[in-house]
Amino acid sequence: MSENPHTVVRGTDTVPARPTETPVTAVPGPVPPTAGDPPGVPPRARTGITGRLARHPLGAGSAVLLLLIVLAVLLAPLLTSADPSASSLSGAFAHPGAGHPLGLDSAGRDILARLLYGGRETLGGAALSLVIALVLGVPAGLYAGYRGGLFDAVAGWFVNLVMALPAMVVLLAGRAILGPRVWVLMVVLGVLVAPSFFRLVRGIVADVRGELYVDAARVSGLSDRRIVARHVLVVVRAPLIIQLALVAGLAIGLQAGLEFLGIGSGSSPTWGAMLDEAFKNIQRAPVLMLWPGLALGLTSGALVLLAAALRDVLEDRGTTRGGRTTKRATAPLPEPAPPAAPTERGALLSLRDLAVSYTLPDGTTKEVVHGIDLDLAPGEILGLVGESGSGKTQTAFSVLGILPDGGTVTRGSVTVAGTEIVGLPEKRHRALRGSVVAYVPQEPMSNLDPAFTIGSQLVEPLRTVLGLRRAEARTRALDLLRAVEIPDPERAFRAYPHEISGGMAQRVLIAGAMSCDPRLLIADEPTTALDVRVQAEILALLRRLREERGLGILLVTHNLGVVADLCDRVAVMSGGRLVETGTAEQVLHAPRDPSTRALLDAVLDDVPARAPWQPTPAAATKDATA
Ligand SMILES: Nc1ncnc2c1ncn2[C@@H]1O[C@H](COP(=O)(O)OP(=O)(O)OP(=O)(O)O)[C@@H](O)[C@H]1O
Repeated sequence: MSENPHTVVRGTDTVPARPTETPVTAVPGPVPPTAGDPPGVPPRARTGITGRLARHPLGAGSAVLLLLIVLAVLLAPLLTSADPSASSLSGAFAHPGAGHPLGLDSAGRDILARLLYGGRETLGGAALSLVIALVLGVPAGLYAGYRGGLFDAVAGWFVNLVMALPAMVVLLAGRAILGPRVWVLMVVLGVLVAPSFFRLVRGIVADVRGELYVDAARVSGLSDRRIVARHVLVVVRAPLIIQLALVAGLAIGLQAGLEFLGIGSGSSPTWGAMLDEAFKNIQRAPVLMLWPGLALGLTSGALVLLAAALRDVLEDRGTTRGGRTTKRATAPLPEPAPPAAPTERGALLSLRDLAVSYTLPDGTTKEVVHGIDLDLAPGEILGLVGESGSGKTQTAFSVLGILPDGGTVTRGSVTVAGTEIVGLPEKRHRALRGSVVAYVPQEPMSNLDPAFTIGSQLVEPLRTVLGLRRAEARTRALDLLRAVEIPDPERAFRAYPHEISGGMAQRVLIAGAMSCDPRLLIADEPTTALDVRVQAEILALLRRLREERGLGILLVTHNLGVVADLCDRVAVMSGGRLVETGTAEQVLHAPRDPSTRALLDAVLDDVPARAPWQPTPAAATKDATA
């Protein structure tokens, strides 16, 4: 809740006709309508991952090659009738010929049959390692990254320990203890590489957990499981796939290495064992190195290329193409919820002696909000103002129940529509968020998940919180977009966040906040990131929502111009305390507290505008000669 305390918006009661807010980016060129598009909806390019991979030359080539290798290995009995273990010493080192397309090895065994059957153990073993590593590493990484805490600390310690172990020594020890079976060694390898998956997933999830759009999803009432499935896994997906391909290559290489060193089982034909045998006869028949070498090289190379292609494909999430902008339609929002039963304190929101404290790393406690009393009636807009660090955000987050780690409400009471929030179990608090109290954050763009279209981000809470079916949720989301005056809602519904303007993103967030008919809206600097004209529109929109729906709004802001324009009452905070409350007129015209006067003094709107900068003659000459 910072930035631009001097921007003042006044006189927005009569908002001019909607200005030219940047429309959804239109990509020129006709795009044929896709099957399934409802009538009137602009056509859109819709291709899945497979389609995009098919158009990626390296991706398609490597995928086809891998597929052929896997198919050949699986269909070995159909491709060759030779027994991979049957030897005929008289035919040792025989050249390719009828019945033996690749010839015979040093023991007179069919090379093609050994390659095909050997691939089963090599690829199967690598797949087993991957499954073990995924099963152990990914869920643990997700949990540790998302939740942190003791599990994260213990898992981190354990992972460091496993990673410090020399893999080859552990594999040799595993072989000695568990026996020389390839599958057992691959299980051990899976355990050894699981920490790399853990670290990868944990790191990404810990980053994403702090993203504003994850907070926004939490505030909109989604459960942790839903947030992880929807917003977190999608971020992990691409790096995980790349890691998978790399680890598959590593597993194949390590297994071949063990066999090559003669440490494998030796009983079954694997590519590594073939390489070992060929190496022993390199002087006599160097060509024997070629086939297992080719199989290993092609498989590992294809895996790496496929990983790179998949990364490209997953990162390019497609584009939304649209046609003309249709006429703006403003629809009324759904019927407002019935008015709240009057609470004991007669308010929609009521804070009594609210104190918030943080536990610092050195173990001490720091109180940042020192016991404040505040009431907000239904249909009222209350401005919570104060200098930076005065405790506005902590107060708002206490109401939403989303104080950051280490922060707790240490004293007092917070009731929202009659429900005591302090000490409320998280599950019940989550049920209130979105449906009773909603939140509009300050940075609209950061609060939208870049991986999903606007429509899907609106539909999700409607389905999970209100239990609507997909089609109903879609209709409702479009109504909401219309209600917040988005031109061409259908197109915005299909757009990704990067394809809309900041003003439109803020409208989308307001639509999202209104989606479950809340009674209280907490708006955190909702206009800070917007230009003055769009600010005025957003304020007019909030005013309209209040008038139509009796919505109570707690507006957290630095901007006294916004307060003058929109708020009925103002509460001023300073140093974690409430220093002054009153009607907007009282507080702005006759401030009693010195910190309120300081805030008002900081407003520059009465200062004459500075003349545009002009280069001095000396500077102009210098520039010209430079
Ligand atoms: N995670 C934290 N750990 C410790 N102290 C914190 C933490 N977050 C905030 N604080 C402290 O709480 C106090 C109030 O912060 P808050 O974010 O509520 O201020 P604010 O009025 O919203 O400021 P701004 O308008 O700049 O966002 C500040 O002194 C800040 O240093």
